[in-house]
Amino acid sequence: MANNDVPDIASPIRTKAIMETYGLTFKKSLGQNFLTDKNVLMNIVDAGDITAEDDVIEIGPGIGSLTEQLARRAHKVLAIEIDQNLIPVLGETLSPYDNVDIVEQDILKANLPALVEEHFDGQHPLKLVANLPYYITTPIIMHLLETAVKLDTIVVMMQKEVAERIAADPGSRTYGSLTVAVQYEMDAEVAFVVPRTVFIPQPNVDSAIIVLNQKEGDVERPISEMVFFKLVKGSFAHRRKSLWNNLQSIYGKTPEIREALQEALDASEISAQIRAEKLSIHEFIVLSNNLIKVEEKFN
Ligand SMILES: C[S@@+](CC[C@H](N)C(=O)[O-])C[C@H]1O[C@@H](n2cnc3c(N)ncnc32)[C@H](O)[C@@H]1O
Repeated sequence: MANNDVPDIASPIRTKAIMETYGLTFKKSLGQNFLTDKNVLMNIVDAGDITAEDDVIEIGPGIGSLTEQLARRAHKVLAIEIDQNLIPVLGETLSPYDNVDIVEQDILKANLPALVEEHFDGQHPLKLVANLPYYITTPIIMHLLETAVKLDTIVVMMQKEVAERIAADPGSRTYGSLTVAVQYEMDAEVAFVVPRTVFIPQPNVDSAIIVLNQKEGDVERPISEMVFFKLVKGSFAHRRKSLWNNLQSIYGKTPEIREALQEALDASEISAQIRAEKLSIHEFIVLSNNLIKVEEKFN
């Protein structure tokens, strides 16, 4: 069982002491900014609504501050850390908890379905919680969206500006291809902002917690994901240009192609002069479906 009677890892003094004891320095190259505020850690666990029913994957446990709060609430925690020097530290700091497994792996190379099979019994809802290393936030999010593992909820801390982009609404300044890629799969919401002062060492940006939940009900899907993602990427390639200009950059400018593009826009009831940031995910899906003819004829 999780042990609630041991002192917390998270405090600036304890964090520094643990690193000194093991002769370690914070590796900037691995995004090692450790959280030292217990309230923030507990708010992250609350944001994921973690209960004793849940299994949790944590990416980048560091010295175990967040892992510990997760272990106190969850059924089981699997913590995946890339830095081999932190593995013995975690072995000690998390020794009071018998519901934590620690593995040394790079999350971007990890075979997540195999790890889930090995470490969990498949009888509990699976959630992912992490204070992400800033340098690979977007690749990790894309990796999680593409994995075959079904994550009911993802709660991740990242640079505030990236969180705002992910949760943006159509028409806002920050709405872009990352927004569409994430919200195509999951509902996204910024839960709260975290000031840089609660980390050691302090990063030079503020952070925010984003909560991603599986969409409920029938999720609308394009006929071809390849055409959909090509359209989304190409439509935001030149943000200041109209959709019409971006479509021509994707498909070409011959009179035949322009005519076919105009037909696809008309069939989708979308104006050629609109900018991509105004298009909802539904509109991207409809347009991508109507662009299949263009793909087939001109590619
Ligand atoms: C921002 S720190 C968070 C540490 C701790 N969870 C906390 O909240 O204080 C990011 C952690 O991710 C680890 N990390 C960096 N790249 C990783 C990768 N590719 N796979 C797994 N862990 C990684 C770092 O070594 C570090 O421990």
